[in-house]
Amino acid sequence: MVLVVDIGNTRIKCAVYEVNTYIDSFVFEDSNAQNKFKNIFTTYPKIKDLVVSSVGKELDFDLKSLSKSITIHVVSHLDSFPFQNKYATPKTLGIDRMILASGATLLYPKQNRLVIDAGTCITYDFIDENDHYWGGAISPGFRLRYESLHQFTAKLPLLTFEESEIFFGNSTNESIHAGVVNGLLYEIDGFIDGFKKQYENFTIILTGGDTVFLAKRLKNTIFANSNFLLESLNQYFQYKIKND
Ligand SMILES: Nc1ncnc2c1ncn2[C@@H]1O[C@H](COP(=O)(O)OP(=O)(O)OP(=O)(O)O)[C@@H](O)[C@H]1O
Ligand SMILES: CC(C)(CO)[C@@H](O)C(=O)NCCC(=O)O
Ligand SMILES: [K+]
Repeated sequence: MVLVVDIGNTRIKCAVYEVNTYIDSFVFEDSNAQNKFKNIFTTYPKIKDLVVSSVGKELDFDLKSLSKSITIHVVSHLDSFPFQNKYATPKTLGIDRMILASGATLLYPKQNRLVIDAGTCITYDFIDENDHYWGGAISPGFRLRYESLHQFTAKLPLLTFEESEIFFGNSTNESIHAGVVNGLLYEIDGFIDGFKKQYENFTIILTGGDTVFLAKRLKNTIFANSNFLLESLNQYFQYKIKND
């Protein structure tokens, strides 16, 4: 049994797998991570391996201290991956993006693929049909957009995400929602349209905390899977076992 762990910039997400079978998942904040991990190991004493992808802060405790019987695998740039990395600065590429690209390569083999991860940041990752990874784009996610409008102006209130259908804002609040929500929808559809012009057929995978809402509102057809990063970590781990 394996516990895969995604330490993001906002939250920690984990899932338990028995080979290819999904068993359970958990989402929590950094601040109570230690207790959460302890509870997971108590509930699932059969967990033997922990696979960690981290772009977040360092945890303030040692994962090894939680259990002696667990092997910890922290994914790093030095590991081997199922794609060929064509990023000009491979050492600065986010481990989460490398895991997403691995998942896309292993689960949707030999096709042009675009992975969109809508979390704290929105990341776009393109892997071509020869399994070459090229990069893509990084932009602010919903929460960052709302927070920056508030933080860097004197007059704009801090709003939080709403499933707004407003096209044209007729008040301050409506204008902010219209700008943030439509802005992000146009951005994503715009990127997808741009890729479609260059590549005849390709697969689009959408994941991250805002998947469900975005999947409803995008005009393009996509595979929506909120847990794609966790599934990719599990796939990556199996790939690593086979290839080590
Ligand atoms: N309970 C929740 N807490 C925080 N964000 C949530 C929650 N439910 C949905 N979201 C949405 O998910 C987004 C965060 O996504 P996600 O959890 O994938 O990001 P993350 O933890 O920062 O990870 P990453 O750094 O990998 O993007 C937020 O923009 C928010 O709109
Ligand atoms: C872009 C984020 C923050 C998304 O989680 C992460 O992948 C990251 O810190 N990346 C480093 C920069 C890069 O990927 O080029
Ligand atoms: K993300």
